[in-house]
Amino acid sequence: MPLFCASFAAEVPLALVQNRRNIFTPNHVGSVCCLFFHNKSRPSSSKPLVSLSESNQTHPSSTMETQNKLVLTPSEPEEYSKKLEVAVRVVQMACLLCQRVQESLLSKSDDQVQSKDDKSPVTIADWSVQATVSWVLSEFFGSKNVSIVAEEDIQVLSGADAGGLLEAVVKTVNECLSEAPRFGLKGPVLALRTTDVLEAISRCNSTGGATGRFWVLDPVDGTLGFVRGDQYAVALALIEDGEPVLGVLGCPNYPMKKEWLSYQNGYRRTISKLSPSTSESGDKGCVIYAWKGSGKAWMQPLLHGEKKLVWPNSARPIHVSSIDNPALATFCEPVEKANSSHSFTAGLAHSVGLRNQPLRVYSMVKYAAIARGDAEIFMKFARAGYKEKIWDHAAGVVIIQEAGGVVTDAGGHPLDFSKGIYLEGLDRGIIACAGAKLHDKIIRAVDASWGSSSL
Ligand SMILES: Nc1ncnc2c1ncn2[C@@H]1O[C@H](COP(=O)(O)OS(=O)(=O)O)[C@@H](OP(=O)(O)O)[C@H]1O
Ligand SMILES: [Mg+2]
Ligand SMILES: [Mg+2]
Ligand SMILES: [Mg+2]
Repeated sequence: MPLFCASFAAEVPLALVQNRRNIFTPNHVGSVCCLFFHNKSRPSSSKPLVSLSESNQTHPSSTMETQNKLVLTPSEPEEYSKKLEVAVRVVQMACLLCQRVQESLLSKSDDQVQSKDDKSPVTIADWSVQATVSWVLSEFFGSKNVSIVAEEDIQVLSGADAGGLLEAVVKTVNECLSEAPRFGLKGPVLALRTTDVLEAISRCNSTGGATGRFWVLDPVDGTLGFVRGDQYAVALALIEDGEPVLGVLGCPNYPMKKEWLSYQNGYRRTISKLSPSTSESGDKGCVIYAWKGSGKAWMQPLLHGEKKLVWPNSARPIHVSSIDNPALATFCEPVEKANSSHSFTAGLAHSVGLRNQPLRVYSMVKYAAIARGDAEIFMKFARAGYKEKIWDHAAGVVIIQEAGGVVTDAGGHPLDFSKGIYLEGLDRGIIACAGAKLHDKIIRAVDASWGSSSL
């Protein structure tokens, strides 16, 4: 029985435009910027609410090869639109990078997976994505203006025996950045040196906080899924005064149409079944994004394979499921028992009347599944003493909320992104639901069963 079975809204195609340098640049920004300026007084439409006009002006210090000038409503600063635009483009690039590294990991027998101090896995992809995103954001916005909280550091890479690993990261980063023009971004004039790459990774050393703006990056969320050839996500969010205001989730193995996802059979089988024969470039993955306050979230296909720039220019609105009957609802949770108590959620499921098998998926693809309406509930109850990190949740929270869902801790309070790198004060666990009715039921069930749990 397929676990994913809802249908999607019709695709919203947008045309490509050609600029004066003969580089195809996307006007997909239309599909992005609509997120900021959704206005209840506007006529309702499934199309992104933005108009574009061509201009000869290019941001003088920008790395973005665009000559599309956005026509924005006066209420929002134009810099917000640029942030989301750059974020979506760089996440697209990062997803391609990850796909290549994952293929290589799966096809080679040599061990390319490293262990960090806490024994968690890390790969060339984690460091390479962090370096790439850091470099692009710094180039585009100016390194002085960019503050990034991210998962990885250079500790392992700086080890005496890490020369080969570091070389592989530098090569992977340069390969990825050389494709920047396909995504409407400028890459470096000269290939990055080892020191540049290390610098880009280490620059992501912000510790967050309650004031100002900072980016939050999980370069590969669900690294375990990644190394197993399964689901993972590239997650980038912008936090402003302690609240996530922008979220982008790149899901390279989560197809636009979930009917193509045969989860029980293992993802590798799905890839090999689909990849040679598919015609749509976005068949294998998707990128989902949202902007706080827009009341909308969007999904576009993942680009891959083509030599020349073929920007998808299609974004479709996504929305949470309308199912509020527990008997029809599906809940998702981490794959590993070590990351979330399966026995506690099984008890909750029973008491609330959930009948479907849990959907166990690696990474923030779980948040994507709720936002797309593929499942109704996400629950995570980590062991006592584990502190959730902001990069594991920030992008997913804003996307689910804008797609119409609810995300809180088990006490019903919003997740607090203002206290540094951890979700300090988190009450017991995380509960995300398609709607308030299901959410209330779960919260009440947690209260009723917490005392007798061993958590
Ligand atoms: N002990 C423990 N408890 C709870 N959570 C933990 C724990 N250890 C790690 N992590 C974080 O979980 C992130 C992966 O979450 P997933 O939902 O993908 O988990 S699972 O692999 O599906 O079980 C994972 O993110 P990545 O490191 O980016 O993969 C970690 O940040
Ligand atoms: Mg990790
Ligand atoms: Mg993570
Ligand atoms: Mg990670």
